[in-house]
Amino acid sequence: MDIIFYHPTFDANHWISLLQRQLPEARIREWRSGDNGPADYALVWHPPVEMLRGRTGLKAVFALGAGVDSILSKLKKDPDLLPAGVPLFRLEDTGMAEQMQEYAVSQVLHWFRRFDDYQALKLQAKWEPLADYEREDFTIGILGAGVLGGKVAESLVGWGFPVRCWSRSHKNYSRIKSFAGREELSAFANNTRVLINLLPNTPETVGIINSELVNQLADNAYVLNLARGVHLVEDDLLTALDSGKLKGAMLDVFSREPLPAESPLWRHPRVAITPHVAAVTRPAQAVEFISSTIIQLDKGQHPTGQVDLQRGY
Ligand SMILES: NC(=O)C1=CN([C@@H]2O[C@H](COP(=O)(O)OP(=O)(O)OC[C@H]3O[C@@H](n4cnc5c(N)ncnc54)[C@H](OP(=O)(O)O)[C@@H]3O)[C@@H](O)[C@H]2O)C=CC1
Ligand SMILES: O=CC(=O)O
Repeated sequence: MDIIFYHPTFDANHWISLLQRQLPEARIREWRSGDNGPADYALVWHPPVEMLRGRTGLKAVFALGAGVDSILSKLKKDPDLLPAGVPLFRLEDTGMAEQMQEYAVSQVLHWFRRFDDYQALKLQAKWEPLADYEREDFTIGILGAGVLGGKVAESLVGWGFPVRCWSRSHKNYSRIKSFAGREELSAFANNTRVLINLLPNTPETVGIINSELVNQLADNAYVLNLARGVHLVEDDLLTALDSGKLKGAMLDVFSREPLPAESPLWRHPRVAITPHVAAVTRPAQAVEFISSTIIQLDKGQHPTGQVDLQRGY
C-alpha cells in the first residue's frame, strides 16, 4: 500500500515514522510537487490541487484536522481538488475532545467564580468580595453536539451546571437538554448564560452568532467561540458587549487569522483571545485513528469519520 503525506507546517518525517510503526507494510512518503507516483491513501491539510488531481486508485483522503471547511471551500472553487467518488475522512476526537473540555471548563469556571470581575477590581486596587453566582443561573448552551460538543457538554454536566445543546438532529444524552433545528434555536438560546460554539463551518452555520441570537441569551451572558471565526458576527459581538447584554467573550477563532493588529477585539477589556489553539492535532492519536481507519477500509468495513460532502461536515 502507498501513502502520501502533505502538510504545510507539520514535521513530515515525524508523522511518517509514526505511521510506519502502525502500518509496517506500507510505503509512505512525503508528497512534493511533481510526484505523480502511486497512492492508495493521502493524508493532507491545505493540499495543492496538483497533489490529488486526476489520481486514480486513491481509496481515501484523510484531512489532518477535525474541520474540513477549508478543503471543502477549495473544492467548490476547483472540483479537481479531490478525485470524484473518493471518500474524505476527518479526525474524530484524537485527543481534541479533552483539549476542548479543558478550555471550556476552565473558562466557564473563570466566569462562574467571577475572576473577570476580580481582575477588574484588582486593576483599581479594590478589595471587594462579590456575591457568588448560582449554578442554576448559569445554564450552558452548546451549539453543536457532535464529537467535540458532546464531550464538552458531558464535562460541564460533571461540574454541576445545567447544560443544553443544539444540533441538526435531537440527541439522547443523559442530563443534557437537546434542541434541534432552526425552529428550536430560540428556545435553546432563551436563558442560556454561556454560549459555547462547536459547530462546523457550513453555509447554514455562517454568522449564526449574531445580534438576533445574542439578544435572546440571558442578560450578562458570555460567548465562547471554539469552532470557526465566520460563525460569529464580530461587530454584533462588540455591540452586545458595549450595550452590557454580554458580559464577556473568549475567542479562539476569527474570520481573519492571524487576527489583524487593528482589530478592536484585541483592545476590548472584556474579550479574551487565544490564537486558534483550543484543540490541536496530536500526531500519535491522529495516526492511530487514521491507521485503524485504513485497516478497516482495506477489510471492506465502514469506519466512522467520513465527511458527508453534501452536508459539509
Ligand atoms: N478551535 C480549534 O482549535 C478547533 C476547532 N474545531 C471546530 O469544531 C468543529 C466541530 O467538530 P466536531 O465536534 O468534531 O464536529 P461534528 O461533525 O462531530 O459535530 C458537529 C455538530 O454540529 C451540528 N450541526 C452541523 N450543522 C448544523 C446545523 N446546520 N444546525 C444545527 N446543528 C448543526 C451537528 O448536528 P448533528 O449531530 O445533528 O449532525 C453536530 O452535532 C469543527 O468543524 C471545527 O470547525 C475543531 C477542532 C479544533
Ligand atoms: O481547527 C482545527 C481543526 O482541526 O479543525
